[in-house]
Amino acid sequence: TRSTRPQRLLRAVQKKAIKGDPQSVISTIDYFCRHSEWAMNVGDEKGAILDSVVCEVSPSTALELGTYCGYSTVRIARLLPPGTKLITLEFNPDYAAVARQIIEYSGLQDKICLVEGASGDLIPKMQELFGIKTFDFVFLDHWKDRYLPDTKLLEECQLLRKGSILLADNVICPGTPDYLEYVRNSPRYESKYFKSHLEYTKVEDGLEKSVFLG
Ligand SMILES: CCCNc1ncnc2c1ncn2[C@@H]1O[C@H](/C=C/CNC(=O)c2cc(-c3ccc(F)cc3)cc(O)c2O)[C@H](C)[C@H]1O
Ligand SMILES: [Mg+2]
Repeated sequence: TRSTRPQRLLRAVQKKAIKGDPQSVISTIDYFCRHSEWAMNVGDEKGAILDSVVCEVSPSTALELGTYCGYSTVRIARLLPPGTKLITLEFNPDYAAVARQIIEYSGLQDKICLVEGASGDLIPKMQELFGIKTFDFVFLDHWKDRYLPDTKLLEECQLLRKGSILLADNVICPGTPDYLEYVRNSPRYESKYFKSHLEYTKVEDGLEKSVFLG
């Protein structure tokens, strides 16, 4: 049967990127998505905003919801200080398999823990599985109608502390209206919109950065 787009993206990385060089993996994926096949990675323009927030927060504990091919996983992990872990959740085994190979190719496997499963099942197990008390940073990039329920679940599981940062992709396109309304109107969050564009296009999109106030 015909290969999938993630498999073709992985093949491009294995063919063109420098093994052990995260930046070359990132650039190869961006080139592939611009010139061969569009894919729903956060991309280079929004990726630069992601980078700046990760550097500013310099998290000791970080969570990503929705690994997909691992593009943002590599982007985040390459900026983490030694000894810190990025936990990334992916419930589709085929995407998880591609992401594992892209993460391995980048050489960042020691900073990343990819867990196969649904966020709704795994978030309540973060303490028992990883000894995580709270997350300093959460990147939301999975199904858009799951951003709000998973944010409420993170609150209920006491996985957010005063100052925890949530960064959400696609708040305009495809859009996450219920999530935006919540973080922008809840007294428990201080929210800020970073205007940008849908990856590899001129369509407006952006990232919403929300600080949990406790
Ligand atoms: C119940 C499960 C929830 N828990 C879950 N737990 C674990 N993993 C989960 C969960 N829910 C989903 N996932 C995984 O995360 C990934 C899903 C990612 C979804 N991303 C988009 O839909 C999107 C679309 C566009 C877009 C824009 C314009 C267009 F024209 C077309 C597309 C752009 C973008 O930047 C986008 O991120 C992956 C495919 C999927 O298996
Ligand atoms: Mg996205």
